[in-house]
Amino acid sequence: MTSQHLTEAATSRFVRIREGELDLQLHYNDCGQGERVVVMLHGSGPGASGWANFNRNVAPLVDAGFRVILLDCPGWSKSDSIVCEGSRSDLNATALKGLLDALDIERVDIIGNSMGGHSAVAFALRYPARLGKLILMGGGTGGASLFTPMPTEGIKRLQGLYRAPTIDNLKAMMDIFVYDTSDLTEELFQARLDNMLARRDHLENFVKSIEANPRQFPDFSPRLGEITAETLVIWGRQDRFVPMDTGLRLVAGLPNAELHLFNRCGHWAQWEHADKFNRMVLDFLTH
Ligand SMILES: O=C(O)CCC(=O)/C=C/C=C(\O)C(=O)O
Repeated sequence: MTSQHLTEAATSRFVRIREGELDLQLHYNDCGQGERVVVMLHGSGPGASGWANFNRNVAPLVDAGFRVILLDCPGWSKSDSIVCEGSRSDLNATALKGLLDALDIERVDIIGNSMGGHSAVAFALRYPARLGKLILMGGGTGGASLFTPMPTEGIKRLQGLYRAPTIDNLKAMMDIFVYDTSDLTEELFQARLDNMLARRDHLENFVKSIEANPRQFPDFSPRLGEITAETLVIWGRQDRFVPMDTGLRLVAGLPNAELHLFNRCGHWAQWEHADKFNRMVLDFLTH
């Protein structure tokens, strides 16, 4: 498959996983046929999915010969819904392990966005032999910020949107999601709203989850030194969801990490600065 044939519908797949306490149907997109596999893990916003988060980033990797798998985490998009009362980072890591076993894939590189970054770090700690390189963007660990009161304004708007999924609340969240809002079209808002409203069970279960455990994403700082994978940390300087000093904490703790900070960039570096992001990712993965 070349990138010409990369549509959501053409790459959409389902799999049943039974892994640990999980017995779930998961949805994923399977793109390209390379031997080397890159998994992309999306963030936790309402209506997020692998395809919604990474649609600007798949084609360059497929054209470079990678197989790219976009996992919809449990509780998002077309995957089964779930109430998570413990660590969602670990739950997603377990789901990814189940997916890789079902697809008979031994080792992957992971690109994680926000919650996807937290989940990638959980995967690195639990299944180190299954991981090649790690790219963490706007996420990687929960925990407090030195400079920004928690929850951040972005997370407050995100949770408000889960509780009241209206177009006005969606726009209020997206308004501080990116640095430059001029690229946010009515079409994008509508697609995101449709995704959200298609699965009210996901919205309700997310609210039940944070009520049962407000700290869905644990602080992995004390364990970062255990991760030997080469890691590229990418952050937006104006990230109003997960503040950039979280990125500094990651590079302070991860022994093989480097950091790139995009200026004029919010929480979605892979989308706002897609061309440069894609070049950096390819360079990092191939050298
Ligand atoms: O609470 C956290 O630390 C993670 C927040 C998060 O994952 C937000 C992500 C939002 C998106 O990437 C999205 O909605 O697309």
